[in-house]
Amino acid sequence: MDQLLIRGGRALHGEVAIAGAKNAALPELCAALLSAEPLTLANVPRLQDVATMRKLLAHMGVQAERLDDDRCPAGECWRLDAAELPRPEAPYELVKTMRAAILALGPLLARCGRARVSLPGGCAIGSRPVDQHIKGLQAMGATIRVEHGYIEAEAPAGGRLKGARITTDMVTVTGTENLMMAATLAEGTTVLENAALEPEVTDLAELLIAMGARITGHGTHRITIEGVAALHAPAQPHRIIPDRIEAGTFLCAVAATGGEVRLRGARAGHLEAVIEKLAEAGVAVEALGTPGTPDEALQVRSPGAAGLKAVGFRTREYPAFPTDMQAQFMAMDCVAAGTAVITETIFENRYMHVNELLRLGAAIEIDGHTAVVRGGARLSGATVMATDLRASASLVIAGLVAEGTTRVDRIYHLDRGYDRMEAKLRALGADIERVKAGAATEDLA
Ligand SMILES: CC(=O)N[C@H]1[C@@H](OP(=O)(O)OP(=O)(O)OC[C@H]2O[C@@H](n3ccc(=O)[nH]c3=O)[C@H](O)[C@@H]2O)O[C@H](CO)[C@@H](O)[C@@H]1O
Ligand SMILES: C=C(OP(=O)(O)O)C(=O)O
Repeated sequence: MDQLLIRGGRALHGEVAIAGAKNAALPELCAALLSAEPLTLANVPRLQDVATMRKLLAHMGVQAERLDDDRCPAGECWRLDAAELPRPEAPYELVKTMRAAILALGPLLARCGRARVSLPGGCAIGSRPVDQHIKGLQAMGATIRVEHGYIEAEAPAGGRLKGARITTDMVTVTGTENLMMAATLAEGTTVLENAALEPEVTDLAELLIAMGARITGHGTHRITIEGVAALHAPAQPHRIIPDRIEAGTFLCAVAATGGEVRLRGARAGHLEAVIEKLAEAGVAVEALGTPGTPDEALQVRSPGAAGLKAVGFRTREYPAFPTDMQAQFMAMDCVAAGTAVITETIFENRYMHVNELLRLGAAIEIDGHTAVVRGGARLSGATVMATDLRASASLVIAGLVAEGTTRVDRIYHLDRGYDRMEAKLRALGADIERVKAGAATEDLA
């Protein structure tokens, strides 16, 4: 099992390319299931979750081919052909490593009239039920049974879902995506109320429109989808939007270590709440290039821990502060001056990194959904364990500022959502390497 070995104390300088967004790539790979014609995606990030999703699609019968495309230096270009779908099912073995496999449910049901998808179960950050996905598909006429850990779904007689008005009990990102994809091939009009506003939902809607779907209102809380009989190959490869959470993670890393870095491809428009909080902390972030184009970039400059102020926030749905940035900001707050109050409102158990940060010398108290971070900690390297994707990223940030050597164990969590983070950080001047568990290091405490 791989680990990261970090010798802290170096400022970061230079340029880093931001990859395509994991949370856009995963639903967009599933969108290939909706059409018998091929779909080409560009700027596909090289991530473990993306590999798992390709494996899942291959299991269903999708042929995937990697194309050479020098337009995506930070990613890959993939052509997905779902002409035949002999096995419209997602087995537990794949779903247990990647919850986003639930995104196959809506497209499979809409295209094949039936689907069998393993229930994802809980995960480290919370129970994460999918009841809203199921409720929405039932409103569209599907018969759904949960048996032996699987969601067994069938479209109404005739094989086509029916348009419906669906109001989800809460704003759900993959719920909105699943129902929007299912509705593209339904008979009649679907209205999704309380829809998610996340840029990844909007990017998916734009891809579906390019495939011939009739969607309006994406980017608002009411999305209207007029079902069509079939979707087609888009005229152009669809370029996946840059990963705002990878960009945000690098912003926090530079904020904590100090230095100056250009984040190529990062979109300021997707990171407003994060950039505002960084400004409050004393970090300068400047938007460069033309908004919405690949030449967009962010330039971040930070005085380092000694010049930072700890900042509090509440995690909320987009466009407010993202839960996927909570752990990384907490790591930065640990070394900044003052006290920060953080409230996590999206997931009930997303403080798994706190005990590991405490092992590095942080001062944090948890009371229910609230964490009080007393800044100004002098972190010192230790062996810590990654428990989930963003918890891993926060431990890397803490390791970059800690005195001595930090060993981050179980980084398969990190590899789910970051493309060779250690290589990118090393290119910026960090002292970080990937080692096999058990590898000897003389400077480990
Ligand atoms: C692959 C992907 O895009 N993952 C993102 C997506 O996860 P995901 O789409 O799973 O998260 P949701 O937006 O659905 O979850 C929001 C809240 O609603 C609850 N809920 C959701 C659906 C449901 O049927 N029932 C229910 O109770 C969840 O438990 C959670 O408390 O959005 C999260 C919130 O921004 C991010 O942290 C994840 O990175
Ligand atoms: C929670 C996350 O992802 P997932 O929904 O895929 O678990 C994340 O990206 O931080």
